Amino acid sequence: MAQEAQRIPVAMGHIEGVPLLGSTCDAWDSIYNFQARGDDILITGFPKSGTTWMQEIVDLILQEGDAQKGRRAPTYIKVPCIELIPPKPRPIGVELAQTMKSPRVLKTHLPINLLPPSFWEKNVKAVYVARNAKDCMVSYYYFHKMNKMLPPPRNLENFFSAFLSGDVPWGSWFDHVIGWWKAMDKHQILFIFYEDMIEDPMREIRKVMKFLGKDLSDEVLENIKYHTSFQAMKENPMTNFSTVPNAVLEQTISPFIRKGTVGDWRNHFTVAQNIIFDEEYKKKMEGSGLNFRTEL
Ligand SMILES: Nc1ncnc2c1ncn2[C@@H]1O[C@H](COP(=O)(O)OS(=O)(=O)O)[C@@H](OP(=O)(O)O)[C@H]1O
Repeated sequence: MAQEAQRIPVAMGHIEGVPLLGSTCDAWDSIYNFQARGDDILITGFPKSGTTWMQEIVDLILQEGDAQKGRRAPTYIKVPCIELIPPKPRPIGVELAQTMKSPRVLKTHLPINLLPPSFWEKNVKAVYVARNAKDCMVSYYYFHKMNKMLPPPRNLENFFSAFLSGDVPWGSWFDHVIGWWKAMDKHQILFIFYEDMIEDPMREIRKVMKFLGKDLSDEVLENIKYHTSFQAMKENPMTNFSTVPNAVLEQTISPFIRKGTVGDWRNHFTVAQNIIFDEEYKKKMEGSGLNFRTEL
């Protein structure tokens, strides 16, 4: 509690009605005008959907399972988030991306209507990771507690309401998943569910491999599965964010690689909250054609 009380307030802003970090809004022109390349691979998803896990899977597919090469740099350097303005000395996303050799793997949490247009002009392949809203919300709550770049949450009850109304950084989970889901008609997007990755990682890794036009042996795929498992990523300093100072990510409050399960919301939601959530969910998701599993 004392640690959280000392936090410096975080400025927020809006772009086209979507709440984003103030630093992102200030740099918006350079972010929106970012120049994608035809062979970029974009990893996307609402925050806390398992995008870091996907980054490591995609990187290891490109490295043909060579875990040593996978450890060449922290995941946030290998795969920059284009809209992020991290605290110095970390380079800002768009600038880091410009210095990278092709093929680049890039990350964004932006809703589809805010994606820099050059990604579609260049017909870039995107892997969208979708996670059920209840677990996403719980994970995001803990992330707000430990990440000093985000506004500190008052309590879970308060965060619950903010999440449902889309008043959290990167906006509404509902708009995000529906927007990207519908865009699959027009663009090269592979939609992967976090719950499917937990259920059968090999099956999902294979889908990603095929989407990227690669052909790797079962042995290599097993190796990728092993090195991208929850435990391996939790222990690997290049994936567990231990390279980021405590002043930014306070992992004693909550580790970045936290729990990695389906259904943790059951340990947090009250019966009443669950009813409210389900009612709101039905209203917002009806007719979307999207089905999420909240337990396995
Ligand atoms: N390998 C592996 N297996 C299973 N789960 C994993 C893995 N790596 C990360 N995670 C979990 O993914 C959650 C973080 O999501 P993101 O990486 O999208 O977060 S971020 O928005 O980019 O900060 C966060 O979920 P929670 O544990 O529920 O908080 C991470 O623990």
